[in-house]
Amino acid sequence: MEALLSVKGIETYIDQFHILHDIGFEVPKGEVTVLLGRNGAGKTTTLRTIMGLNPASQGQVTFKGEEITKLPPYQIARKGIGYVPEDQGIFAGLTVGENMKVSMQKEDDATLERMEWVLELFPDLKKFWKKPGGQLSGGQKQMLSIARAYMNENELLLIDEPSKGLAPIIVEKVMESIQQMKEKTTIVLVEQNFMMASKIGDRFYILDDGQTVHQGRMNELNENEGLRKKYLGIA
Ligand SMILES: Nc1ncnc2c1ncn2[C@@H]1O[C@H](COP(=O)(O)OP(=O)(O)OP(=O)(O)O)[C@@H](O)[C@H]1O
Repeated sequence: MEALLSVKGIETYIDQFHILHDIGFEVPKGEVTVLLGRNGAGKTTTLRTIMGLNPASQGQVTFKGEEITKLPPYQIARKGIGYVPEDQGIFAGLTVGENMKVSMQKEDDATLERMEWVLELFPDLKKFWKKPGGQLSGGQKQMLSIARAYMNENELLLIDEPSKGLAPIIVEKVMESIQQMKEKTTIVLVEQNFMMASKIGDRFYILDDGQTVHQGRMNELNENEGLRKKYLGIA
């Protein structure tokens, strides 16, 4: 089966620093692929390279069989890839509703339907519709950031560490919502919280020092304490 997204032989530099070395992985349609690895392993840079924000100097990123490696970020987004960055990218001065609307690529029935669905999923966003984004809690910001990416007709979502800085109970909620989204969209998830990653991930890739060093089905990693200790520092 052809992967929805395929990343091959990626080399990425940020200024003079060579950050990614021969990164490669495949994202099958309908699954959650988790990128794991210690701080600084290159997970965020990998997502930014896919989005064209830190373009690769070598290698290929292919989405639905089409090479997108050299496209600018806005064109990559229009191909159907949504990005939820680690810093959430919310407009602090705009209300929740305005944040949602400003990210809509279309205002057709399908988009409005997806917005309804996502507001059911995150009732807080409905409740605080008129509140400025800057006044939301960390968890609410995370939900807004995910909701925005979902509203467009994206076939793939790249979600960077949605659990970062959130209280465990909110992490549960965010993860539950991602689990529901999984039924509608393919997801690449960067996640340090291994418990959560292992619950919702189907497949994993471990990054270490800018390289992909291991891959497999999530249950294989659940059963492999040695691998978890070596690359993730957890038992
Ligand atoms: N703007 C930058 N300039 C120079 N080096 C950078 C820059 N951004 C990231 N790096 C370096 O690239 C490497 C990979 O960083 P990246 O943020 O992709 O890792 P990560 O696996 O997502 O880590 P974390 O979990 O800490 O976010 C790190 O060594 C980091 O210091």
